[in-house]
Amino acid sequence: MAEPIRVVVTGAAGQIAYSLLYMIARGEVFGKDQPIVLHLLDIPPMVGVLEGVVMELADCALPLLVEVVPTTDPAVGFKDVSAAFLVGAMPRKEGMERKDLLSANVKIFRTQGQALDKFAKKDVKVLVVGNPANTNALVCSSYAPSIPRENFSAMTRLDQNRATSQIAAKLGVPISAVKNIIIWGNHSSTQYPDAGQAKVTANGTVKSVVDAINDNGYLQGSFVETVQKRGAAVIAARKMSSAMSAAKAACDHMHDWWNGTAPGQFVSMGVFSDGSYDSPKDVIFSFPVEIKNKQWKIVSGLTLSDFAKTKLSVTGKELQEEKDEALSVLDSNVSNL
Ligand SMILES: NC(=O)c1ccc[n+]([C@@H]2O[C@H](COP(=O)([O-])OP(=O)(O)OC[C@H]3O[C@@H](n4cnc5c(N)ncnc54)[C@H](O)[C@@H]3O)[C@@H](O)[C@H]2O)c1
Ligand SMILES: O=C(O)C[C@H](O)C(=O)O
Repeated sequence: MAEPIRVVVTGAAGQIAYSLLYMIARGEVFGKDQPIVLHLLDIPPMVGVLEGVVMELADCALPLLVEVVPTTDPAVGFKDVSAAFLVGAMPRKEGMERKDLLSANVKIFRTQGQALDKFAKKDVKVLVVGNPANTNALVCSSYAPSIPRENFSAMTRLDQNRATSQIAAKLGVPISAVKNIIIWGNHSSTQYPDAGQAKVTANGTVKSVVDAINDNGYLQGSFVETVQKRGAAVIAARKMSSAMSAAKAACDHMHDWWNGTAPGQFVSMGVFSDGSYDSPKDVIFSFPVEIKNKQWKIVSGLTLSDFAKTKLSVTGKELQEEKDEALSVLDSNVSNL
C-alpha cells in the first residue's frame, strides 16, 4: 500500500461535499490502492453538521480512509495537503447570476489562497468548485505565490458532462461513445459548449459529431443554450443548486489531473490563459487540455469557426470583467492578479 495522502474538502458540511467525500474516500479519484487522510473544513456555525458527516464517514467503514480531520481552522485544514477541493462558498439561489456571488465569495478565496500558500504541499493540486469558480481560482492563486499557478484550476467538467450527455442522448448512443466535447471560457451562462471537435463511435466507426448530428441549427442553438442554462434549470427544479452531478464532475476533474488523459482525448478545465485562441491572458479560462504526469497542456492547433470565435470572445470579455470586479472588491495591491 502507498503512503496516505492528505486531501482537503472545504464546505465539507454542505451538499456537494456530502456526495464528494464518499466518492473520494472510496478511491474513485486517487485510486483503489491510495490511502487517504480527509481534512474537512467548514465554518464554526456548521460544526454540529460536520460532526454528523464524520460519524457517517466512520459508519461507511471504508478501507482506504485512514483518518478524518474535521476543522474550522484553515491552518489545520490545509496542512500538508496534496489535493484541495475548494467547494465551500455561498451557492446561487433562484434568479441570481453566478457573478452576483462574486463579492461574498472572492474574500473566502483570498483567505484560502493565503492558507494554501502557508500550509499546503507546494505541489498541491487545487480544484475550485465554489462559484464564480474561474475568478475564485484566480484570486486563490494570486494569494498563494509560492505554489505554481498551473496548480490552480476551476471546474467546468460538470458543463462538459452535461454537454456530452445531451449529445449522446440526441444520437441515441451511450455516453462513452462521445469524446472531446469542449467547454470554452467561463463556468457561467456565457460559456461556449462546442461539439465542433467531438467524435462519436457508432457501429464500430468513428465519425465527427457535427456530421453525425447534421444539424447546425441545433448545435449552435438549443444545444448551447441547454448546457449554458442547465445549472439554473436544476436550481429551479430542486430549489438548490446541483450537488450529486457537481461532486461527480469534481471527481472526474481531479481523477484525470492525477492519472492523465487517454491518447487523443481531451477534457476541459479552467486554467490560466496564455492567450491561446485569442482569449484574454491571465484569467482562468476553460480550455481543452491533455494531461500527462499530472501536468495539463492546452490542446493547440484546433480550427475554430467564426461562430465559435464570437462565442469565445463573449465569454473572455466576461472573465476580464469579473477579474476587474474582483480586484475592486479585494481593494488591494495584489501584484500578480
Ligand atoms: N463549478 C461548478 O460546476 C459548480 C456546480 C455546483 C455548485 N457549485 C458551487 O459550489 C458551491 C457549494 O455548493 P453547495 O451546494 O455544496 O453549497 P452548500 O451551501 O450546501 O455548502 C456550502 C458549504 O460551504 C461552507 N462554507 C462557507 N464559507 C466557508 C469557508 N469560508 N470555509 C469553509 N467552508 C465554508 C458552508 O458553511 C456550507 O457548509 C457554491 O458556490 C455553488 O454555487 C459549483
Ligand atoms: O448554476 C449554479 O449556480 C450552480 C452550478 O454552478 C451549476 O452549474 O449547477
